[in-house]
Amino acid sequence: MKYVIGVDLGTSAVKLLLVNQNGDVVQEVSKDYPLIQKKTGYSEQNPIVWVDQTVAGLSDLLNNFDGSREDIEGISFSGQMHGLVLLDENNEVLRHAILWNDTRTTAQCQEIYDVIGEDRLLEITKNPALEGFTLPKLLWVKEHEPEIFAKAKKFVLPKDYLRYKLTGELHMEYSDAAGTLLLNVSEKAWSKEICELLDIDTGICPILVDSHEEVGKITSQVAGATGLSASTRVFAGAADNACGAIGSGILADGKTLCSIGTSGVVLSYESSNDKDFQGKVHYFNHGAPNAYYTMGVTLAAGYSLSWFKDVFAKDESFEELVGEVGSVPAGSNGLLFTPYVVGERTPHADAAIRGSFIGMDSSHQRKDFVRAVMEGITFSLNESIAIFRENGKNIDTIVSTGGGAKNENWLQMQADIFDAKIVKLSSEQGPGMGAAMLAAYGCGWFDTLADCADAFLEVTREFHPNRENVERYRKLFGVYQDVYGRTKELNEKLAEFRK
Ligand SMILES: Nc1ncnc2c1ncn2[C@@H]1O[C@H](COP(=O)(O)OP(=O)(O)O)[C@@H](O)[C@H]1O
Ligand SMILES: O=C(CO)[C@@H](O)[C@H](O)COP(=O)(O)O
Repeated sequence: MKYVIGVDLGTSAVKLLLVNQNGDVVQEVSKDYPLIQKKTGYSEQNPIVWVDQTVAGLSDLLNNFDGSREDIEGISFSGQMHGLVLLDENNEVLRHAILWNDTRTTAQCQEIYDVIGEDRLLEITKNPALEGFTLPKLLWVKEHEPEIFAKAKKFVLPKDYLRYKLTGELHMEYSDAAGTLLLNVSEKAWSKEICELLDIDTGICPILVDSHEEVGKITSQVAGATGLSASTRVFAGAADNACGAIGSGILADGKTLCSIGTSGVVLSYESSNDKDFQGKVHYFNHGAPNAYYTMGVTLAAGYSLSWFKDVFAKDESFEELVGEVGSVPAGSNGLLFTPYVVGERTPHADAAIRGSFIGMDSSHQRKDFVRAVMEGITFSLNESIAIFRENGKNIDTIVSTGGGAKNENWLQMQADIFDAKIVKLSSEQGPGMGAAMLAAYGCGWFDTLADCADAFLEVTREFHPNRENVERYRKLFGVYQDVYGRTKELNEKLAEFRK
């Protein structure tokens, strides 16, 4: 039997899947790492820790593998998007990576609009200037850490750095490059115009490759440290959301994905590169050849629940925390939560907004709060679905993945709030599976990624909307949508009191 490995370099952990030629996940290993948050709005990680934890995870995986290591034919990667990793002339890391959920760059987003112009930026990159994207981070370092910027010879994204340390070869691929705000998305080329206007040397941009392209082999040093064979073929991989789409079979028009990980995402396949969503949702290159996807993002989806758990139930597991929500009626007995604990992206690109519990009542118990958090996250994702529907997309079936898909009450809640059928696959680890599928396709096991999806992916359950709850949630969604406008100014006044 032959195998491939999918590595998902997430925000909370790196997750490794060993997958056989039938698509069975025969081993899963996870190694976590912390966020470094020195100030409100800051979010960083040490790239060296990503590499160390991946090597440790691969070593565990190989230790428990009883086949021949040569049978592991390929490895590929899914990575948290947008994070800025700056490298010097020897490809050594110059500072901690500034992550996708770091929102310190509001001024740099304005600078991009002032210099490039909002319409021109949208024409080239298909996306607006958002704090989470890579270009504003690059400009922040240029302005605030000029001595570091002067030494920077290349920038890459998180999984590109990891892949470089495993192979010695430095590349970036299109699906992740699309989230930098430096790529001409439809031409699939770095934008000289944006670089020149913002005084960025185009030499800092790495060579671009396709997601399924073979970029090298495992170095002998990494082979020694992990037990992998040095003949293991390494494929470029894709952005975590592009990989999540591949790993959930979102490979044709009309297919939609909802992923609740640290962030939350609603994503829809696009075969064309010329639709106009006016920058209301992201528009990126897919990891599947010559395809695209549109996507709305909730910055703190699973993160809102993990924040609540850390503050109020530190010693409990997620299973214990969410265990009682099934006994709370839809609408959490009148308690409503907005998940803006680190600001928001879709539909409100607003780094200053913060979350609220509205309607607290002395009869509320902890389980009402937990359900309200889950509902608030899901309402936020429903805002992206509403934008897709307003733009003519038909959304009646949604594949749900990520840590949030582990809980069946949450899956039913998604069916009721989205008013769509929710499909659960045998593995909720879409991005890791997508990475493994890119390696399987790259190794030539299948003619297309869609053939691979047919062979590898299995639907285990479906959740259908409950009409009574759909109506309750339709009313509550209107109230939810009102909260942003009514709390915006209050939050701006509170900003000076934050850490
Ligand atoms: N059993 C569970 N029930 C509900 N939600 C869960 C459960 N386990 C994890 N989660 C949610 O999933 C999130 C982690 O999702 P994951 O896809 O692993 O994240 P990432 O890829 O961003 O690291 C947690 O923050 C939590 O909110
Ligand atoms: O910023 C985005 C997408 O634009 C995030 O989706 C990141 O890509 C991180 O994802 P997770 O760690 O939540 O999977």
